[in-house]
Amino acid sequence: MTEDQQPPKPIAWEPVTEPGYQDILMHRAEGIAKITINRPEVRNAFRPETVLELSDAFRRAHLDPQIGVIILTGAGELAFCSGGDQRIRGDAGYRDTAGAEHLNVLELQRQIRTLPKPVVAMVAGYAIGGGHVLHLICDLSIAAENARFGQTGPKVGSFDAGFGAGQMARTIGLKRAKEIWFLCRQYDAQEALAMGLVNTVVPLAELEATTVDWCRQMLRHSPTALRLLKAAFNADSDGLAGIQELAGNATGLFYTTAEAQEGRDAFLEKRAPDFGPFRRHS
Ligand SMILES: CC(C)(COP(=O)(O)OP(=O)(O)OC[C@H]1O[C@@H](n2cnc3c(N)ncnc32)[C@H](O)[C@@H]1OP(=O)(O)O)[C@@H](O)C(=O)NCCC(=O)NCCSC(=O)CCC(=O)c1ccccc1C(=O)O
Repeated sequence: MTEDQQPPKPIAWEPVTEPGYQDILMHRAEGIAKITINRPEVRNAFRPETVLELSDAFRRAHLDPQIGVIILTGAGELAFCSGGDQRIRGDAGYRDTAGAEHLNVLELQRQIRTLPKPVVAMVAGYAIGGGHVLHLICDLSIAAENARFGQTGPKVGSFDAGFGAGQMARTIGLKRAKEIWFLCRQYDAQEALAMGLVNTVVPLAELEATTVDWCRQMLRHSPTALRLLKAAFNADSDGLAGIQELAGNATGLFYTTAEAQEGRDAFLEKRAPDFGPFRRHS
């Protein structure tokens, strides 16, 4: 239910047909972009091309001034994402169609983490392995009652010791994060909720309506406040890169002031800048 207890209004998704993706779908409506991994035959496992397409779709949603919130999900009800496609795993990474081997989901993780708009994982079915890390890296996770979560790395000869370990420990605590990685068990949606791995659990039939409702609520809030908060949540753990992210936001805001514009205008008008009106003592 929405805040005023009315049933939520259905959303009319419009497909984004350019540039014509193979492995993903992109839709938009009401300021929300929905990006769907569309490989249900392998429980939405990703290959390098999937990751490149996801990255392109996120970049488009980032740059689109009409979009304020992004949903990441998987096609069908059985899986959000089952991680790297083990069928095309080579000896040094995941093979693209040209034969080069990649671990390119790491770049996508950084992109989602630093993208200055909220990203919501909408999880039905399995979120496993690298697919589990993808939901973890999203800002919020909304799970259907059939969702199942877990890492398999140590079972299948892989691990994500970057955000996959560190972000998980920050989210649910060190002991739980180590349990998930060391034991490779699966956890149902209620267990995930109890450990703070997801924000809420809803019946599968209500998953999209609830996710859209949460997105609509965020869209009513100040985009700049959300942007700065997201950067702030990263800043302490990201070191100088985190400070760069926060500072970049400060520079962007400064550019909107008359003080910064006086510097630009003076240069273009080939005169000395007059910053006198902008001095202050506190
Ligand atoms: C997800 C399951 C638990 C689902 O189980 P179930 O519902 O019973 O379905 P299945 O019958 O098992 O699967 C149906 C069908 O899908 C195929 N499939 C499932 N997952 C994958 C996969 N990941 N790759 C390829 N194919 C997959 C399965 O074989 C079936 O096909 P059929 O032809 O019908 O037989 C279960 O399927 C499962 O456990 N899947 C494997 C999960 C897994 O281990 N994933 C890999 C983890 S490692 C990883 O993701 C690392 C990649 C990574 O992100 C990374 C890490 C660190 C640095 C860099 C990187 C990077 O960039 O890649």
